[in-house]
Amino acid sequence: MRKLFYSLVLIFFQLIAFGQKFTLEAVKSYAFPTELIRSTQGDKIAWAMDEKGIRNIYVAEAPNFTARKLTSFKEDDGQELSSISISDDGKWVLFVRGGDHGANFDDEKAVNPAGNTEPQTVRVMQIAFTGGPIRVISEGDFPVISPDNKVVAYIKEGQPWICKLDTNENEDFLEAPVRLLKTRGSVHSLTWAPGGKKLAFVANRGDHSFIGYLEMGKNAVNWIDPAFAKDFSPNWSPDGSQLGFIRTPAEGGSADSLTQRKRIPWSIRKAGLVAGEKSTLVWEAPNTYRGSIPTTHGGTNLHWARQDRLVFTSYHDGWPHAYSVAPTGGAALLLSPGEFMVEHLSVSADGNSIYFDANTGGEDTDKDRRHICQVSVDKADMKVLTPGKGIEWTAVSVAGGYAYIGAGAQKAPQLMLSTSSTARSLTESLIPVEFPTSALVEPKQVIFKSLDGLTIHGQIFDNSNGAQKKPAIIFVHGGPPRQMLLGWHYSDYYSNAYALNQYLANQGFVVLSVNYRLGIGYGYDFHNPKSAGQWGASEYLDIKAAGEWLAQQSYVDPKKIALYGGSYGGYLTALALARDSKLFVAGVDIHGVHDWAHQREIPMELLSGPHKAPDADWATSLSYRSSPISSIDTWKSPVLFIHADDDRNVPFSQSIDLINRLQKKKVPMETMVIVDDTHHWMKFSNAIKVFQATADYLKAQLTK
Ligand SMILES: CSCC[C@H](NC=O)C(=O)N[C@@H](C)C(=O)O
Repeated sequence: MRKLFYSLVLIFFQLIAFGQKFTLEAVKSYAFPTELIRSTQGDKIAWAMDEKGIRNIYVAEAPNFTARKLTSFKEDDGQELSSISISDDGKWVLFVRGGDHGANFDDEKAVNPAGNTEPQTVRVMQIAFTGGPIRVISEGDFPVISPDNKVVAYIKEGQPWICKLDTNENEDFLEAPVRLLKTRGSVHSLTWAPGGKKLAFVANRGDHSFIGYLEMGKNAVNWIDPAFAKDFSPNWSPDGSQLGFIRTPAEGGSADSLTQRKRIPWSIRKAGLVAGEKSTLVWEAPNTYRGSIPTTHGGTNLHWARQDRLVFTSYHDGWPHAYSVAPTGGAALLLSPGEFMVEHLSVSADGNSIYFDANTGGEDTDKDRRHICQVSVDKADMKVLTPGKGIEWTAVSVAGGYAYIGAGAQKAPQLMLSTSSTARSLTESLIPVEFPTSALVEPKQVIFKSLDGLTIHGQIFDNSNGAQKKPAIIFVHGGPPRQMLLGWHYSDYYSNAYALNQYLANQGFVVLSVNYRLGIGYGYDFHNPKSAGQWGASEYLDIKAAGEWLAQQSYVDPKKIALYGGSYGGYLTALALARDSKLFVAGVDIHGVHDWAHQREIPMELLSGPHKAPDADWATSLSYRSSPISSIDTWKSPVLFIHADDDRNVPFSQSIDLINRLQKKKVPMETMVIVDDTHHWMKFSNAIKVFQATADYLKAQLTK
């Protein structure tokens, strides 16, 4: 009977799978976990889940860690969830709802893609870990709960505020929030000292920044060794007696070359709390290009993990690696030796080890994956915890093991828990039945040479046996410091792209996702190439090489190669159509950069006048020639432009300007405007609209 039952169940699900239509909605229907955090003790975890645009917080707790939906938001209204934290006593969960925290500017401003007559603001919210009503504490962002569980500090209008979390026994009402401080500049990086009586912060004053701390109940700021510098990343020592921080030079002095690479020296320092005390050097990065402050995820990732060890990330050996150093100084211990990058890093609850994800492991293809690793803070005993053909990221230590987000080529991103070396999914039940897991192709790693000989990695999506010639589409990621992987991606923006690439492959196209230079995962020199971006667009060589490589493949019709990309990928799509319309027969440019002069990358004062950079004229010329607008005379191929007009990464005007220029040239084009959404398609239905239009346009152009 049992066998009969299971075979009937199997037939049922096979019928579903067979009957499933592989639509864009279906392949985009996965529930996407982000913002995974643990309680201080590691007995509780919380995360955000985006289910077709409906974002909620989920929690789980030891010993079973059964996932439980904590909030009950019901609309696809574009309001992201961020800054999730759990009070040390496990009673409260704090979070922020709203904004677009991946933006380059106005990231704390409300977003309103739903077109509400009254936009929702960016607000700090509170809910009991056990569930219940949500208390909206205030408009604000970046909340941090005090270790004594009494108050939450947060930022509002660039200043620190504080609010009680709970009523005391002899009070009836919660007190209103109060501003802790009014100081010049804008405050960020609020950090409670152990014990909850002191709060450190960074006061950003433009060309310099200071670290200060407030003692609760006192009304004067204590500044930590103020210098002509940019000080940031305050980290309390576990005993609360000292502050560790990062120092880089303040901005100013004679203008450097605009087009040449720059060294940005940095050091780790520490200071006691005696008024006027000078800080002392803990560790200084080598004054080399690779020794410049790291720009990969989390930057220096400074943590005072244990009283006797600080951990941090540095790029100085050519790869972003984890290091540790004694607070008394001395040599830094390399914790993750090897030719790979350490990306997302967290400290274990006991402070004795760190977890991180890295593109390393036993497989040849690991360079294009991420796996969870663990290493002691004082010994280079690194272990790869999740080897294999999956993709895993953002691990946190929990009671009896660790939690992380795991995915594969087909397996949609899920919250995973590994205890006693067995891993299980906490969110598999949230994957809708229409999600076409078994119909997804396994992208294949391809490696080819660029036009100047540089080695380039890519992923080929192809659901055929290669017997016939098919039209091909190149996907160009944005960033540009990004790396596409051999499976679902840790960024929602690139999991969107992965879903679209799977859909295009299912529609019968060969899709090549190309990891061009300027990207991460392949070392410092690949990430910081010469003459790239607005200073020569050398990365375009890799896009053209990808097109020419595809054209030589037996399974590709060389007359039917198109491309698409978003943001920086939109920029390179436009550059390809402008410069090589013979190779690229069509394209979709999603919120791309088209005129570097209007991307607000270089202060105007460096281009002329007394502060003019030594190579300003050369830079201006190079920047123009690296912009698609300079090559529109040779732009012949049809293009679809898509842009949202509340874009806070690439101004909407970048598309207006190029569209107007191309219309004068009568270049065949279609356009799509998304009102009041941002660079990150905060509203799910807008993402579906954009990706369906992209797929339909490419299909129309490649099958006519
Ligand atoms: C330097 S041009 C801006 C491109 C943009 N980068 C940051 O805003 C971009 O590509 N954004 C997304 C797609 C990304 O960061 O990956």
